[in-house]
Amino acid sequence: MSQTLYVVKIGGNVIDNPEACARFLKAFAQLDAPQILVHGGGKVATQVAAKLQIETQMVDGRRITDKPMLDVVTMVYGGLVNKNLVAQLQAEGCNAIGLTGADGGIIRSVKRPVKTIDYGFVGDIEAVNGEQINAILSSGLTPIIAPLTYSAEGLLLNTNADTMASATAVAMSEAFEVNLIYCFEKKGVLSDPDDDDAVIAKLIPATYEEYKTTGAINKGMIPKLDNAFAALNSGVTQVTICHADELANAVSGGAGTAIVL
Ligand SMILES: Nc1ncnc2c1ncn2[C@@H]1O[C@H](COP(=O)(O)OP(=O)(O)O)[C@@H](O)[C@H]1O
Ligand SMILES: CC(=O)N[C@@H](CCC(=O)OP(=O)(O)O)C(=O)O
Repeated sequence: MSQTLYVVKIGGNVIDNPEACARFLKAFAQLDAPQILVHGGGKVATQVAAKLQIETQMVDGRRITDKPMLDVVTMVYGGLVNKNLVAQLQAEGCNAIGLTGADGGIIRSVKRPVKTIDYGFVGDIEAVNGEQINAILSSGLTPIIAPLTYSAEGLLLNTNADTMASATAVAMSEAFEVNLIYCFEKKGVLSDPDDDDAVIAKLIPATYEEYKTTGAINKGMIPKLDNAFAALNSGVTQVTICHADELANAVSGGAGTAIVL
């Protein structure tokens, strides 16, 4: 059996909360196997854009990214958020290296074609260079990946962080038993969005469809779960959605929602 690799995604609401983020990073640094962190930061990007009087527009969980907004997300994800996470992880004894998808050519995408909606500079992932990521891991570094990718034409493109985590997990599953963990500010996928304790222990596709129909699962949770099921369908061993404070328990299936086929 191949070695375990943790691919962990941390969402923007936790990144925006310094105490919660620090607790999460401590637990991440202490994982007992090689690990990759994919981070979001949508909330911080929205706040910085507002300060610059740039309005945020989201469609189906994706940010409409015109040139001014691309400049904001490049600064926020590739700079402010990524480098602060790296610095904090260094203090926790984790030799983190901050990367966008463009660095080392690790994640290439194509600019989303304009259909009914023009998303602007948003990338749909085409290829993840698992060998390059493996080489980084083998040198003892822990990749901290920002939600930016590059195109064959040399564009930098804004890319959903949940999708980055799923695609990275799939690529790495050729060489590792990948355990993909989505960490956010709730205890898991909830059967009642108004009850923070109504955590679904195990979610299968049929139940997911039912909860979507009733509306109990909505908004940002839909693309997250689509990414989670896509990962399981393409070779990832284990997928969990959990509270950022529960990472240590979630790696062994002891917390959050287990996504199963
Ligand atoms: N059934 C549900 N259980 C938990 N969260 C849900 C559910 N339905 C919708 N959500 C929403 O999904 C959000 C998580 O998705 P998203 O906003 O993309 O977060 P992030 O990328 O920061 O992890 C939660 O903040 C919550 O508001
Ligand atoms: C294209 C697109 O929508 N990109 C996302 C990338 C950040 C992200 O996914 O952040 P969270 O995980 O914190 O939501 C955005 O700009 O909001």
